[in-house]
Amino acid sequence: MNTETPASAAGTGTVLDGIIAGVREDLQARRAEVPLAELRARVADVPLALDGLAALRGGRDDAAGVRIISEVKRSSPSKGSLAEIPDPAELARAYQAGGASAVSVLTERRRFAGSLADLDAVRAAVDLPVLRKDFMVDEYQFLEARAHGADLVLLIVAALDDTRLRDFLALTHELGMEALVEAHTEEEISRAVDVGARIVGVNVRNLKTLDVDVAHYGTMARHLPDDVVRIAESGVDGPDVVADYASRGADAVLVGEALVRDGDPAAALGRFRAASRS
Ligand SMILES: O=P(O)(O)OC[C@@H](O)[C@@H](O)c1c[nH]c2ccccc12
Repeated sequence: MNTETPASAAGTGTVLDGIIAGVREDLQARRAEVPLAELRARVADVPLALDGLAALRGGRDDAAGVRIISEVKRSSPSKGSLAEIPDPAELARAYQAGGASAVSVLTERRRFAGSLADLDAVRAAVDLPVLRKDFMVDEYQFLEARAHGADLVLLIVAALDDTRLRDFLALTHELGMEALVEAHTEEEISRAVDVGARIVGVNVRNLKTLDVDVAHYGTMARHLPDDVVRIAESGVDGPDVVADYASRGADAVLVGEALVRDGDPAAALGRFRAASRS
C-alpha cells in the first residue's frame, strides 16, 4: 500500500510539504492512542536531558577533530532504502565506540522508515545526547521526543514561520532539551539567529528539491555568527567532505548514509575524525 502523501496533495508541491502532510496524519493517529495529558505525565518520569549543546560545542577548535553526529536512517526520499538496520541499538553502540558526540534518530515513518521505537532503542543503548530527527510541526511531537528520552530535536526553519519557530524553541528549552535549528539559505540562517538558536545547522541538501551540493556549506558558513554552534549537515560520502566542512569552521558534522551503509561504522567514524584533525 502506498502510504505516502504525494507532495502535490499538500498544495504547494515541494517534497517537504508532502512529507509534512503525512507527518500530520500519522501524528493524529498517535495522539488518539496517547493523549497529550498522558504524555505530559510520562515526561515527568523521564531522566533530565543530557547537555547536547556542550557535546557539540568547540569542535572547530578541537585538535581532536570535529564532532560527529551519527544518524540512524533506514531510507530517504532521495535515495530510497539505504540499510535495513534490524538493531538500531547495535548501530548506536558502534557509533559511540567510534567516537560520535551525539546520535540522530529518524522517527518519520513514511519516507525514512523510522519510528519512536528506534528512538527508544537508541536511548537505552548509549549515554550520548540523542537527537529526535523528525518534521516537528506540533507541540505534541516535542512532548513525545522528551517522553522517549531525546535530548535534542530538529527545527527546520523552512517548515515553520517565525512565530512557531520561536514558540517551539522556547518549548524545547522548557522541556530541558536543545534544538538543532536547520537552515539551507542565508535568509533561513538569519531567521534562526533572530529567534535565538544556539545550534545552527546548514543542510547542504535542499529539502524542497532534494538537490545536494557539499560546496553549499562553504558558501553559507560566512553567514553563521561566531557564537552559535555550527553544524554541517548531509552529503558526506567520505573523510574528505568531513575535512572540508571542518576546515570551514563546522563544530560538528551530521552524517547518515555514509555510516548506515558502512560495514564498520566505528572505523568509518575514526577515519572521519582523523581527517578533520587540524
Ligand atoms: O544521509 P546524509 O546525506 O549523510 O544526511 C544526513 C542528514 O543530514 C540528513 O538525513 C538530514 C538533515 N536534515 C534532515 C531533515 C529531515 C530529514 C533528514 C535530514
